[in-house]
Amino acid sequence: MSARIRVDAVIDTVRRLHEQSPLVQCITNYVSMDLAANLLNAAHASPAMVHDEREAAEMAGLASAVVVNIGTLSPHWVTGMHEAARVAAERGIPWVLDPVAVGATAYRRATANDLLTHRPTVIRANASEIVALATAQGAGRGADSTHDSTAVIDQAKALAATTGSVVVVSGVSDVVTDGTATVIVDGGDPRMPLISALGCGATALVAAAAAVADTPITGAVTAMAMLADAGERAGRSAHGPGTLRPALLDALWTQRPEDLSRVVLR
Ligand SMILES: Nc1ncnc2c1ncn2[C@@H]1O[C@H](COP(=O)(O)OP(=O)(O)OP(=O)(O)O)[C@@H](O)[C@H]1O
Ligand SMILES: Cc1ncsc1CCO
Ligand SMILES: [Mg+2]
Repeated sequence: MSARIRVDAVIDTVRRLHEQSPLVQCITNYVSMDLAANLLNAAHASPAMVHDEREAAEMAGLASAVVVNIGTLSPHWVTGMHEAARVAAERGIPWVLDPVAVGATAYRRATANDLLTHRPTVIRANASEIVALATAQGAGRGADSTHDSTAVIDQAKALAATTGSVVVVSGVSDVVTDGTATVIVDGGDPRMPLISALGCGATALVAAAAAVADTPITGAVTAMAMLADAGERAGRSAHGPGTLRPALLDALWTQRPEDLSRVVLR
């Protein structure tokens, strides 16, 4: 795919997102719930933060995409995660795994590995999390953890190859790969990582875009490009992470599909 075609596909995916307003079920952590729901609304999608084991599967039967984020884990939530991921996989709708701090504890490692059996459509994480997950999957080269997304492209590609998922590594530049094709999305604002759970919000946007895109990789690139463009525009008026957060929501809401032609894809 040439960069030109990719940009056209991205613009088309944003247009579909605005027209179709996909319902995105989010099983996501307490920190992220408010921001993820509002980012989805600002992107013209529709959020449903439904995680309980008694209703997670039923909700996944209604949704257009599912997010499973392990940020604030507990056993009942994990049951709901498995139920929702199973139903999403059965229905052939995209589901996106966010393995928050997967390298930190044994419980997180075990939960993330168990969830991989449902074959996530996309895995969205930061560089350290991708290295931890790739190593646990036997796809990494060791424990040489780094926080630079572009330095872990090999691990991201290997993880995509072993899981069959599209892998998104967020950072200064976002890396998106299906193991064969790799796209790098530049842009954003250096204060974005200071907004807690913005990465979790990015995961929710990836799910929304994947629900309407022709392919999961196009959906993932589109969501990261939307955030890169909105973050850059929001950054012009922001004084710090506090004012960047609402400015980012406004920038997403006012974003037109053709604005995505400004985003640099490599
Ligand atoms: N230095 C930077 N410059 C520009 N954009 C950035 C920078 N760092 C992160 N971003 C953007 O911020 C968003 C969140 O990515 P980040 O890597 O911080 O996620 P994360 O570590 O999973 O966050 P969290 O766990 O708090 O949800 C992404 O859209 C990413 O492109
Ligand atoms: C800070 C934090 N702790 C658990 S989840 C979360 C949100 C960022 O991933
Ligand atoms: Mg994260």
